[in-house]
Amino acid sequence: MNVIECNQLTKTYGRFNALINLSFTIKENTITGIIGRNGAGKTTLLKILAGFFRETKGEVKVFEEKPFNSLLVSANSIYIDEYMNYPTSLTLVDILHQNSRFYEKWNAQLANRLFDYFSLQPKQHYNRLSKGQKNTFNAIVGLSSRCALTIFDEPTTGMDASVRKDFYRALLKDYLEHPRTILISSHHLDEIDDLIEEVLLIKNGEKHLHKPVEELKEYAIGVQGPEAAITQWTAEQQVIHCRSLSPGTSYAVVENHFSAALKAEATRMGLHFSPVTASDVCVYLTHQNKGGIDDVFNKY
Ligand SMILES: Nc1ncnc2c1ncn2[C@@H]1O[C@H](COP(=O)(O)OP(=O)(O)OP(=O)(O)O)[C@@H](O)[C@H]1O
Repeated sequence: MNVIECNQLTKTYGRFNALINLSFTIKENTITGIIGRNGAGKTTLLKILAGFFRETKGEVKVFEEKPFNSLLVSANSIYIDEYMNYPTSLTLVDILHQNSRFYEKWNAQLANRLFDYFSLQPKQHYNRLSKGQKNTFNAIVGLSSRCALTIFDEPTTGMDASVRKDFYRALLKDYLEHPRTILISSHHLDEIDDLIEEVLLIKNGEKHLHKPVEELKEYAIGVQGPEAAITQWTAEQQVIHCRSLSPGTSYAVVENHFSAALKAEATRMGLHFSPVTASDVCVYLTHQNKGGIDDVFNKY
């Protein structure tokens, strides 16, 4: 069953198109990474799915309903980001209690265990926590809600490396025992590529690709060697990235669907192949054609 169905979904802010004709579906009980650069439209999409924003055009269905103003969607989904708005008078333990009243599948035991593990103090107030502590607390709320649709928008902002690792491990362990549909937005696919099953890559408001992460790991291959040989060999290929490594030596990343004969030809030409991570593929595919940061300084 599809939990999410988007068909030609468009969202405009004034005259600006933040999302353009997005069409995709997300199956029940999967973990999907929503990947894209700053301003790509990840938060806009996730807030539409959570029912916070109304779409401008196209169709969006969550649990077969339009999410905006839907009680069904709000009772069965949770949206977690770094700007959670809790009443300042409530302590952390009060907030957990209030959440337990709202979310039918809330698991208090999990909430309490994670709360202790991450050394949060019951009487603390949310607005006095550090950025990393706030996001750790938010993550606990997101996990403990066990909502059928759980949305984490950049959940690890401000968390130190070990808390990030623990959070992703906790998420995976709880998901395996209690499968649900989870969306996680991130700029860093490398951090979550062991966790997610699918990648939805957004570039400038448009869907760039939606694939199983295992396919993305095989999507491209790196090839390195003399510049002239690289230019000749890649002429017929889909090149997604190319750079000079040193004078006379180049590195190119090409889509991984060429014949064995062509691969043998490359070896004869003195070219060497290397794997390209799914994360690097996303970086190359979403690169803006503006040269590199060095070019900014070269003008002076
Ligand atoms: N309320 C708004 N009014 C006008 N433009 C907006 C508004 N919210 C977002 N935008 C614009 O829409 C685009 C997408 O923003 P969005 O926050 O969805 O991106 P994002 O992929 O989540 O970015 P980041 O990774 O930086 O959080 C951006 O260009 C942003 O400036």
